[in-house]
Amino acid sequence: MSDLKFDQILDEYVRFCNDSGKIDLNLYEEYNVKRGLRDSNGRGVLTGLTEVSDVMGFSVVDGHRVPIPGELYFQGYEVQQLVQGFRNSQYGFEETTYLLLFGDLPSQEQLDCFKEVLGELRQLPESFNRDVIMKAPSRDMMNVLQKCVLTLYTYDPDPNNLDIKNVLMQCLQLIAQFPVMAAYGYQAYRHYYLDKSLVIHRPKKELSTAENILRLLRTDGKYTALEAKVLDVCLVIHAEHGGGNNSTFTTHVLTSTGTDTYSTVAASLGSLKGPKHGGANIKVQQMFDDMKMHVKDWENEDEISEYLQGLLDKKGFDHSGLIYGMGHAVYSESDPRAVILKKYAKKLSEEKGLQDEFALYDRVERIAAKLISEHRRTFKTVCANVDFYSGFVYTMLKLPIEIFTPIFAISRISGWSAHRIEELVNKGKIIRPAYKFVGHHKEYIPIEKRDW
Ligand SMILES: CC(=O)SCCNC(=O)CCNC(=O)[C@H](O)C(C)(C)COP(=O)(O)OP(=O)(O)OC[C@H]1O[C@@H](n2cnc3c(N)ncnc32)[C@H](O)[C@@H]1OP(=O)(O)O
Ligand SMILES: O=C([O-])CC(=O)C(=O)O
Repeated sequence: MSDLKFDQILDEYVRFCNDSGKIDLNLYEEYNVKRGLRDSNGRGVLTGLTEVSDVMGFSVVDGHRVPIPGELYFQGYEVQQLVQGFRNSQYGFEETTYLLLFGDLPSQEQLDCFKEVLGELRQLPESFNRDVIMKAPSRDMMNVLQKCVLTLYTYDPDPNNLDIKNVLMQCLQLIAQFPVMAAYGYQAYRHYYLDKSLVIHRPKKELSTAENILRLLRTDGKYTALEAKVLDVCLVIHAEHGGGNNSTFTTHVLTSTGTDTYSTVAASLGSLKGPKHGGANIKVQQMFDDMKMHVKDWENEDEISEYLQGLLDKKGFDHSGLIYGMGHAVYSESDPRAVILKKYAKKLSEEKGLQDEFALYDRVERIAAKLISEHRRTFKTVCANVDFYSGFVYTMLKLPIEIFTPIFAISRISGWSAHRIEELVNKGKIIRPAYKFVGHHKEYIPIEKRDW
């Protein structure tokens, strides 16, 4: 079959898909379908209970939901207090991971022991880098992580065993090894696709997760204490976000079938990669690059508004109609993580002489919130989410864009692990929502009688 013929056939198949898969939007209302598992106010349908974290965007006053500045609690501890409490430590992420997995903050002795455990598990299996990561390098580091996670299944002598001890061990190993797999994947990409020298440093047991990321990514392996501290804060705030966010819910969905840890984590990675979820941090960076090409005067709010309105009208950038880094399913007034990141972005931009760029982000945040509310007539205010400032912070830490979403994953694997274990401990029921059939039942027609 010629390429042209093949292409025409595919076009015909696409027409069939589009025509047969089109569902009348009115039917969702008619059958009271909770589209996107949300009620008519956009609130998530209650599908589970968790003690791991609490995500609050509203409070209830006299029976009415009232928007509040967003709050986030990990095992009961408010996230801004955690970040503040970790201010003199470079191991905030390790403390957070311990907290999420085991329910409370570690004592100094428990933390020292936990750091040692992660240090022991950090090294990849013998020849894994050569045989798996270097062998088929990818342009996408989330794809690298998925591939590595699925391959680790074959290295595990007991991959399907769901005993908590076994699953915990698998989770700890993944938590310890994600930074190494992502960094080596990036180094392979840099070498094979960008024609740069291949740089492979070994992780160091005594270093924190943040320090190891910086060491493994940088050619000279060097970083400052401030850089490691800022990255550690980023890891802390991305670590967990309730059971309902798409990638953690994916963890619950897969775990509820009784499948293995590697299948579960690979699926969650696939979810997090999406541009409406963790992948938004890359999109924000690309959107700002595009904006800088189109907006000549960064102080001209009319020019910025015009560019952003173009995005909402699907005329600019990726034509999705979205302003990335804005909006959230739960938060309306503010995302506490974006508030924290904004402070770091401001501080770093002052140190690096990038105040103009920070001011542009600040303006876009304000104008975009207003435009989205007007454009979509949403019932709630729209705010910057965690992905809005993170890429700007990473860029100031000289981290490459390819590694932005993997950093989210390196952190969120802790939350996924806590939810997987919680689901297993509680022997949850298989997750199985319903879909209403709105097609037509048909009589079988023999092929010689089909006249279409
Ligand atoms: C780690 C994270 O996952 S944080 C989120 C990262 N994602 C992004 O930044 C992508 C841009 N943002 C979005 O796509 C959305 O805000 C989401 C996916 C985060 C949340 O979506 P929802 O829960 O549907 O938000 P909400 O109910 O407040 O939205 C109401 C309306 O406003 C629209 N809207 C919300 N945010 C945006 C945005 N950033 N740009 C354009 N329109 C938006 C929604 O599409 C929806 O329109 P519709 O009724 O025509 O479908
Ligand atoms: O809660 C959500 O829907 C998305 C989010 O912010 C996260 O997972 O961090």
